[in-house]
Amino acid sequence: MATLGAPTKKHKVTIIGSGNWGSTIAKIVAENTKEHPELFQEEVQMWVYEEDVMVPKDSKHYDSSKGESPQKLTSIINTYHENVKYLPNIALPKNIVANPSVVDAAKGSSILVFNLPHQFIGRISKQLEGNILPYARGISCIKGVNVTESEISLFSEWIGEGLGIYCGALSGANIANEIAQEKWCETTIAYDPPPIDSRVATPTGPSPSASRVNLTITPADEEHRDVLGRISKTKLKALPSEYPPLDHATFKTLFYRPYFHVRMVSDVAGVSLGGALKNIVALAAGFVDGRGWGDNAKAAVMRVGLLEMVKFGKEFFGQTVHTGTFTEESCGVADLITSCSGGRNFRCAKMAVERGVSVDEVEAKELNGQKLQGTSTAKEVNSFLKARGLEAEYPLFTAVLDILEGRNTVDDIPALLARADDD
Ligand SMILES: NC(=O)c1ccc[n+]([C@@H]2O[C@H](COP(=O)([O-])OP(=O)(O)OC[C@H]3O[C@@H](n4cnc5c(N)ncnc54)[C@H](O)[C@@H]3O)[C@@H](O)[C@H]2O)c1
Ligand SMILES: O=P(O)(O)OC[C@H](O)CO
Repeated sequence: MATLGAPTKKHKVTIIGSGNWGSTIAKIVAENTKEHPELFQEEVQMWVYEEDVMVPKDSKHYDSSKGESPQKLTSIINTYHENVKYLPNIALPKNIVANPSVVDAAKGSSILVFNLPHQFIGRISKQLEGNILPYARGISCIKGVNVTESEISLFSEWIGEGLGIYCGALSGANIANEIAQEKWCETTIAYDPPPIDSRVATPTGPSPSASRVNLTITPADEEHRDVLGRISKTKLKALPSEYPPLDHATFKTLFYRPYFHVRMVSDVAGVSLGGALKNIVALAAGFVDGRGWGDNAKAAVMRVGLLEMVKFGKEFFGQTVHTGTFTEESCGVADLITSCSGGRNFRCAKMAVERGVSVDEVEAKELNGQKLQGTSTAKEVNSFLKARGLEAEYPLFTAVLDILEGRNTVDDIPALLARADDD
């Protein structure tokens, strides 16, 4: 019998996204919801962008009697417990349920884990507006930033503001295929919700939401202004007391595995920016490696890249960003190292230089539907810097876009970075 005041409800968890990383995180979470019935409902819903998929001939699930007929990806996942397209040859826990409706998957969930390529989050988030528990909490595993010429925001902020909830961030040196095989690594989770009845984090770009409260700005609201002068209009709703608390301990329990170690921090901006900006640097590392310049050149672009990542964080997210998040945590320097060693951005940029074709062509040919984040992030960050006349202050970020768009070549990198050293 439950004792007075003890939680009587369990958290339902939904994973929004089912790509290479989305499916891996679903595996981790589903293993933990099964192991911790005192906190979580065992079943984990996973929203799948529905598509018709052929089971590959070399898959153990290939059925020659079905021949070449494609099947729905949700049906394949729910039948074989494997995402044969985005995470092949990895057994998924049976308590993961693939669902093609994001609204249905998220219904009644108190924990929403956002894990999809950043170019798709806008449309999905829109569908969720007004259709989630008002006291839900989110974790964004998305590595990218939301940029317009006038604004920059973190996806954790943007999701939180759009849906009227608080959203933290998970990021680290985390190549999905290695983790899916249960090879040990670390990650960083930032979770720092403001007090109840306070504004949610910092506000974001133009994400109109039914759950926003129309507030008149008072002098007290000025305290909620962030470094870009934005004021949040969302108030955080309290989690009903029937649930176990949603704090660092609960989130650590949800994500920690013996092969996936978790450090909890509070610097949401630092964690999110590390994951987004390292993708630009990984392209540069791939460029110089593809050119055959070896490890010293790669280390040089990583050094400059790390400096630009910290500078960008400090310049546009001010006091909220800790330099130590970049230099001491998995989401910072460790992710930079792994991404510049074996990440998709690095590998595709390297192949593009070796073959003399564009990175986009390599992505389309080699990744079987997986998406690079570095090419779009390089463009988005550049448009934000250009609008402020700051391109020259970020020579590596700028060089990467100029190489992608053909205005410079890899051979120009040393001179472009040397010019910055002279300033
Ligand atoms: N893969 C990794 O090793 C890894 C590791 C850590 C973080 N991340 C980050 O996690 C996020 C998700 O990456 P991923 O590897 O799971 O994705 P992915 O690269 O495997 O992308 C494919 C996913 O995009 C979906 N998709 C395709 N078209 C779509 C559309 N029109 N609308 C909505 N969805 C569509 C597909 O269904 C599939 O789920 C990214 O921000 C990435 O940087 C990836
Ligand atoms: O394969 P990438 O380049 O998208 O990088 C994957 C992860 O972000 C590495 O931590």
